[in-house]
Amino acid sequence: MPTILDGKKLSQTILDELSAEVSALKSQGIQPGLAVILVGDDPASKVYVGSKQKTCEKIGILSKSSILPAATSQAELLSVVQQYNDDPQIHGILCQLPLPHHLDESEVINAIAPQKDVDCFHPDNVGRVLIGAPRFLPCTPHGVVQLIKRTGIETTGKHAVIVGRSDIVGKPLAAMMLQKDSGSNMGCNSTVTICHSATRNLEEVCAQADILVAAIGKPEFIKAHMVKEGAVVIDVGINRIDADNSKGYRLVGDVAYDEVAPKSSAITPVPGGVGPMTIAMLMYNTVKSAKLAHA
Ligand SMILES: Nc1nc(=O)c2c([nH]1)NC[C@@H]1CN(c3ccc(C(=O)N[C@@H](CCC(=O)O)C(=O)O)cc3)C=[N+]21
Repeated sequence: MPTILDGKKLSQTILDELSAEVSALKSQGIQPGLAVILVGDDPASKVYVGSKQKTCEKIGILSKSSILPAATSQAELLSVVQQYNDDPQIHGILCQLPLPHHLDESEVINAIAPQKDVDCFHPDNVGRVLIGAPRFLPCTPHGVVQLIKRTGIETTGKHAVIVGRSDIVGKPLAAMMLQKDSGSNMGCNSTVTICHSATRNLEEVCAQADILVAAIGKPEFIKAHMVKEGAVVIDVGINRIDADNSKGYRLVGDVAYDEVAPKSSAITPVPGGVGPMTIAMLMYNTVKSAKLAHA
């Protein structure tokens, strides 16, 4: 049976490390602070924002939040961003995506001070990741690489196939896995292929992966025949499927877990895999930002 890459457990280890670091910073009079902005009332977004605030509280990070109505104008949203840019107690600003359709996401991302862009979505920070000179690492890709590396999985020379070309997961993860491994930069020194909706022979390409990452947002898209025997399988997908339970839904990943797990050497569960790692790496960036601000 495969190694289960337990993101819930590893994220807790990382949060414990950060908690100690926050205590040490506080004794120097520095408290890291995170501002979360949520526009509208998407139920899943509310859950994520709530769990980010709870995690801040647990490890001693100051958290501020702005919960804005769905009808908020672009100018109002930009002024909230500006207020946090100017707030010396705040080291990280996260504007929960997606935004309601009348709002311009890229203008909002561009308005966040790059020094406070703990999502690593600002073009300055994205470019830095691409050239191997990161300020921050993007939270979900960083979580994926932490899970792989801290489990002792070798990445050098391995063929990583990433399914999905999003700006927040597929593209930056490809840059990180491609990067030369310098010991602490989260580079993986892998050979990287990115697949997407126009890829020919996608199933055959996936089946060549030593490390297969699914980040497409399609429930159980990756089936057993698309996975090489012994591959490492990372499932970034978190899809809500209607279900006959008290919540009215259940979570499934982009991987058909039950049929893929027996073929894999290691696999992430959903929930309890990449999701909790994303939040831990957001906290990591917030602490890092506070340290940079006071360096
Ligand atoms: N500016 C911005 N930054 C983000 O980082 C961001 C965002 N917008 N928009 C939405 C996505 C999604 N995301 C998740 C984080 C944690 C879990 C997580 O912890 N999931 C739990 C389950 C949670 C549940 O029960 O729904 C798990 O996988 O075990 C999921 C999803 C961050 N995102």
